[in-house]
Amino acid sequence: MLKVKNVDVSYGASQALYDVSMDAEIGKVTCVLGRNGVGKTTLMKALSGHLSAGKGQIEWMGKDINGQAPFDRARQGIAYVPQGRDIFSQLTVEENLETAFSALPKSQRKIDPEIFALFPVLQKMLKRRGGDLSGGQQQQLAIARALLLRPKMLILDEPTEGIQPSVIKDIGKVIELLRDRGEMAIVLVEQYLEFAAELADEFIILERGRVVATGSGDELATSEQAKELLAI
Ligand SMILES: Nc1ncnc2c1ncn2[C@@H]1O[C@H](COP(=O)(O)OP(=O)(O)OP(=O)(O)O)[C@@H](O)[C@H]1O
Repeated sequence: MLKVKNVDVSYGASQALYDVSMDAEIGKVTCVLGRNGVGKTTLMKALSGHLSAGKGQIEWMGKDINGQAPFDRARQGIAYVPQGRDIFSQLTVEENLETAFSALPKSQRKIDPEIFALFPVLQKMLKRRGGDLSGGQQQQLAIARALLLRPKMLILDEPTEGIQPSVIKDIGKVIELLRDRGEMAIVLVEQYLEFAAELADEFIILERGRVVATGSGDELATSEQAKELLAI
């Protein structure tokens, strides 16, 4: 279980997060919502270890992990799919998947066929270069690579950004399936209220670096405050 407590994060002298708290539980989707530039990605980087919190605690499975490097957090089951996907365009799909192996013990360094059950398109495109895939396929590849780490927490930063509706639906189905298995916590950053409301068990909304609303997924769909804060 993730417990973020009263976290501040700054870029040099410029503070991006103020006193942010949130939880994420195994078997649940926790959505982080907010408009452009409110601090969603900054918060995800603080969870993944790409940024450190200047104040507050980030507890994972009862241990404060603030200050630990991304690689160490990956070994503790935290997988991060950054916004913009970050796949290697010159490597094939297969090679991209294999880049996850460096964080795995030798015995686990194989591509679980289950990955292709979740993302059949990747099996068809194994020998294609990452850069030749569509945006939606690249997003699926990035999620598949994260899943090879057998995460206990999967952090997805705006997986629907710039992606066609049919692939958004596919990604939504995979998120639901992963949640229902009850083996990982999913933290989902979103700007689209509809997509988030369908998937969220819990949500937080950020505004100018602060948490300004929290609640359950059911509340999100009908929340006037959420509509207002997301300017819908
Ligand atoms: N590397 C950086 N250096 C300095 N300031 C930054 C840096 N990255 C982000 N910021 C600032 O921190 C604030 C939060 O940005 P962040 O990217 O976390 O927002 P976001 O909610 O993820 O936005 P988006 O939806 O556009 O990705 C913004 O004011 C942004 O300008």
